Amino acid sequence: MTKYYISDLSKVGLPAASTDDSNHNTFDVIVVGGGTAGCALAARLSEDPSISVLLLEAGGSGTSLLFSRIPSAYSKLFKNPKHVFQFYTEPQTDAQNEKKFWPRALFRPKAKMLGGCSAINAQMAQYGAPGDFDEWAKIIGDDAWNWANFSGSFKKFEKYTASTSYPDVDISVKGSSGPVEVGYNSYYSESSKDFVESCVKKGIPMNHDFNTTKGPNGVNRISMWSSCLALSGTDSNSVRPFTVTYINKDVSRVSTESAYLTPDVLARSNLKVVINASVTKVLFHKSGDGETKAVGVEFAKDRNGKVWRAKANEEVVLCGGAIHSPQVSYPIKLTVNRSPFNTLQLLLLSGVGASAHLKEHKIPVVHDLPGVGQNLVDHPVVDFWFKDKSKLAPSFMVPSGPMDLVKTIKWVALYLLKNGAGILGTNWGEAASFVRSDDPQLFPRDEYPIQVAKDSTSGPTSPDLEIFITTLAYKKHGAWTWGFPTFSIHACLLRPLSRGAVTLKSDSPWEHPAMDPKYLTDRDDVARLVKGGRFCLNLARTEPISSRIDHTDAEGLDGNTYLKSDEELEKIVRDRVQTLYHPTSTCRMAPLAEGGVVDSHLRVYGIKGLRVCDASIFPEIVSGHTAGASIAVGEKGADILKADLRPNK
Ligand SMILES: Cc1cc2nc3c(=O)[nH]c(=O)nc-3n(C[C@H](O)[C@H](O)[C@H](O)COP(=O)(O)OP(=O)(O)OC[C@H]3O[C@@H](n4cnc5c(N)ncnc54)[C@H](O)[C@@H]3O)c2cc1C
Repeated sequence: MTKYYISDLSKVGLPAASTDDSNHNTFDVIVVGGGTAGCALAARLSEDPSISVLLLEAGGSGTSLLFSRIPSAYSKLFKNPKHVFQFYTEPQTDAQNEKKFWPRALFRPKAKMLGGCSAINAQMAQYGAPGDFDEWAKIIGDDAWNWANFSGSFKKFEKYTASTSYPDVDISVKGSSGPVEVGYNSYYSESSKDFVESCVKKGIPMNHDFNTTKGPNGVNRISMWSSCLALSGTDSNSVRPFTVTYINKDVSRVSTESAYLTPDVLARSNLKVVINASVTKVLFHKSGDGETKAVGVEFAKDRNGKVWRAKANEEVVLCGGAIHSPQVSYPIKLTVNRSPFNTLQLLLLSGVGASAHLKEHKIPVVHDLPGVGQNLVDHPVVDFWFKDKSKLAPSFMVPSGPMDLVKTIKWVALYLLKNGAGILGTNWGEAASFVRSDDPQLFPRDEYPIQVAKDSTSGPTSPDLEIFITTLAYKKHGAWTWGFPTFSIHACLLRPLSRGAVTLKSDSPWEHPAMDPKYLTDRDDVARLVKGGRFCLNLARTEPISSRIDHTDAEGLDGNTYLKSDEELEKIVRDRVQTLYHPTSTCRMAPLAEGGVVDSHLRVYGIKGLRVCDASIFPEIVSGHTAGASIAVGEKGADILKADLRPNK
C-alpha cells in the first residue's frame, strides 16, 4: 500500500517562506491526521470528485507493520517512537501521586500512523450505549446526533457477515456493506469462556450483540443496555465468543487505513495522502471586516525538517485525536496580510484557546476560546491478577528466555501459514460485560456498602462499569508478566466524573502537551471502581472460573484480595488505576457557553473554515469503547462537509 502514498512533501507543498503563488499546493479540504476518524473522513469526502482533499499524516503506513496486522501483537509497537507517540500524564495526585503514563514509560500507545489508534487498539467493537448519543444530541441541541439518526453512521461503516455460528445476532440491524469488517477473532481462550459462564451465574444476562437499540433484554434483572457478551449456552462445547472485533476473514486487523484507503480510493485524482507529514501550524487570514479564516497549514517531516505549506480553499479539518487536535489548535500563526499566500508574512505567532493560557506561552491570541483542551476525560481501569492453574495462558508472548522466543516464532509461522490460526489471533480482550453499579441484584448493599452519590450514566439503560477479562495478566501495559500462566479481570469506569485538560508546555509543536486527566478526583469515581473491583474479586470466586484460579495469595496476585476491606480496596484502586486509552472531549461539541469548541457541524466557534472531526469532539465520553464512535464521527463529518460545501449536489 505504501506505494500509493506521497512521502516527498514538495509534491504537495511549497516551502513555508516562499512567495511562490502557484497552485500545486492548493486543495479544497486539508485533513490533518490520517487516524481513525481522519481516514474515514478523507475517503468519504473524496467520493465527490469536485472536492480535492489533502490528507496529512504524521506517521507512516500501519498496514505495512506485521505487529499491527496480527491481532495479539499491537503492544509490541508501543515502545517504538517511530510508530507511537510517547506520552506521560502529569503526576496524578489522587492516584498515589504516581506519575501515571499515558501511555506510560516504555509503553506508549498513542498511534502515529495511518489508521491512528485503530491500528494499535484491542479491536473491541462495542460502540457505547444509545443513551450516550441521545445525550450528545441534547447537549449540542441537534437531533442529527441522537441514536435514531447517528446510528446510521455506524451502520454505514460496518460490514458484518452473517454466520450460522451466531444465530442470535439480528443481522437486520447490522451494516453489511460498509468498508469496516467486523466479526469474530479465531481464538477464544478457556479462561474467557469460564469468565462468561461465571458472569451469567452472577446474574448478568446474555447479550448477543452489544450494538443494538434494544434496552435491558428479557427477564433481565439489571437495568442496562448492554449486559453481557456471552455464550450461547453453559455447555462449554457450545461456547462461542460474542465480542465483535475489527477483523477480516484472514484474522488480520481492520484499521481505518485498511478499510478506507483501498487502492481504488487512493487512485482518485482528487485525493492525496501524504505520510511522515506533521502539521505544525494552522494558517489564518484575517479579512478587512475582522473575520478570521483558516487558509492552510504548515507541515514538516520532523523537528529539523524543511517546513512546507499547503493552501485550503475551503476547510482545514483537524483529526489529530483528543491530545493533538487541541494542541494543533493552540499555536497557530495569524497572517494579517490580505493575500496570505502572496507574500505570506506570518507576523504573529498566535492561537485559539484560553487567552490567559496562550499569553502564558507568549502566543498572541487569534481567538479566545476557553474550551480548547479542557474537559479531558478518559476511562480509568483497575486490573486484578490471578494465577491460572492451567498451562494455557500465553506467557511466552512476553518472552523471558530463548524458549519463549522459539514458541513465539512457531505461533507466528502458524498464524501466517494457516490463515490466522492459533493463539496470535487473540485480541486479548475476548469477553466483557457491561453493568450498572446501582443494580441492586448485582450489587446488593450488604456486599457492596460503599456509597455512590450521583448517577453518572447517560440514561436508565446505559451502563457505568465494564468488567472484562484478558487472557494474560500483565503490568506496564503488557510489557511485563509473571513467568507462569495468569489472567486478569478488569474493572473499567465507563462514566467518570473527573475532568482534566490538555494544555501547552511550550509553543513548540514538537513538544508533547501536558496531559492531566485528573484520575479519581471525583469521589464517586473511586467508589464506583471499588464496587467494580469487588465485583471482579467476587466473580473470581464464582464457578467455573473459581476452579481455574490458584487462590493462595502468592506473588502479588489477587487470589485472596477479596478478604480486604473497602478501605484497603480503595488503596489498590488508587495504586493501580491506569488508562484504557480512551481520551476524549478536548474540543467538545457543545454550546459555546458550556465550554464548547465546535458546533453541531463540527465548526470551530468564531473561525471560518476550521473544523475538528475525531474523538476530541465527543460531548461526553461514551459508555464503551471509543473507536466505533470515532469512525462514525468521521463518517458523519464527511456527510456534513459534503452537504455544507456542495449544497446543490
Ligand atoms: C492501546 C489502545 C487500545 C485501545 N483499544 C480499543 C478497543 O479495543 N476498542 C475501541 O473501540 N477503542 C480502543 N481504543 C481507543 C480508540 O482506538 C481511539 O479512541 C480512537 O481510535 C481515536 O480515534 P481518533 O481519530 O480520535 O484519533 P487517532 O486514531 O489517534 O488519530 C489521530 C491521528 O492523527 C495523527 N496526528 C496527530 N497529530 C498530527 C499532526 N500534527 N500532523 C499530522 N498528523 C497528526 C496521528 O499520527 C494519528 O494517526 C484503544 C486505544 C489504544 C491506544
